[in-house]
Amino acid sequence: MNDPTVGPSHDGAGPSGSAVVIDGVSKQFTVHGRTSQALVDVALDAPRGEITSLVGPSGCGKSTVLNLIAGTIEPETGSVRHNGAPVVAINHDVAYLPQGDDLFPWRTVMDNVALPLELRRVSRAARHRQAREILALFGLAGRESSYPAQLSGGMRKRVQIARALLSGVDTLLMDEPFGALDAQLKVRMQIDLLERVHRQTGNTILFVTHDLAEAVALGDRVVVFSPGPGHVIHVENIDDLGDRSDLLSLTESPEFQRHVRTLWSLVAPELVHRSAASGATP
Ligand SMILES: Nc1ncnc2c1ncn2[C@@H]1O[C@H](COP(=O)(O)OP(=O)(O)OP(=O)(O)O)[C@@H](O)[C@H]1O
Repeated sequence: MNDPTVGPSHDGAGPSGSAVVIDGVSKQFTVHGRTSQALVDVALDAPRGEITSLVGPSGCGKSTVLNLIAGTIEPETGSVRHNGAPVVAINHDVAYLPQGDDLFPWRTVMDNVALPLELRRVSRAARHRQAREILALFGLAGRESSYPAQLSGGMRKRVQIARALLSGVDTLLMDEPFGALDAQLKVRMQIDLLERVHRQTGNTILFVTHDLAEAVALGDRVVVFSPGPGHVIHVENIDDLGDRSDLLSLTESPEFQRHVRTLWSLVAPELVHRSAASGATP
């Protein structure tokens, strides 16, 4: 599908506020002599201070896009720019939260969260003060001396996000941040992300999700990828939902449901056709 909104609208230098601009990017992987194409001619644009959700079928290359922005891999063709500069090596100006958790099991919660400050040689007293403040904000006061294995999945995810915020960068890349959480905790974490991470800091966030309702509830825009090799087939602008602080009511609004349905029709058209025939909603 051709969509007039697809493709970078800015040059990456930032005057119109793009934090990330990807243009004409193709990426392939060669494993044991076999080459497979992950991305073809991808163009996308993540406005500064906004949340961009990335959705698409499994294997379409969503994580690969985050890896390109993080600079852990390089494209064969095209360019990736962050804050106006080409990404040509590991990008230390983004915080990357991979799927699962990457906390150091031998470090306490305090020492995990304070790690970015430790790397910047901030004094022990100052980094512990900042870490304590941010842990309290995320409801983890009193858990500073715990080890990751002693925490629930939701707590570990909050520790990861707290650590990302202390890294002092303005762009967060999140790969299915709430995928493994139960439904109740997921909504709580989504509200945390909107309120504490996004509204209070103004960070740019790109996040990958399989949950189309989550993509709409959190995203200012949702970028839809084709099945692999992935390219961008649509950008859904989510600019008509009003106040998002009540996420549960939000999901009942006709506008919300219209966006989700549009995404379903792009990501899994066969399900939409089947459910239309049976009168069910996918
Ligand atoms: N490091 C790698 N080495 C080899 N192949 C890779 C590598 N990373 C990704 N791929 C391949 O690239 C394609 C896209 O993978 P990617 O993980 O980006 O997709 P995805 O959309 O994030 O998938 P999912 O939704 O299932 O997590 C897949 O075919 C995958 O096997």
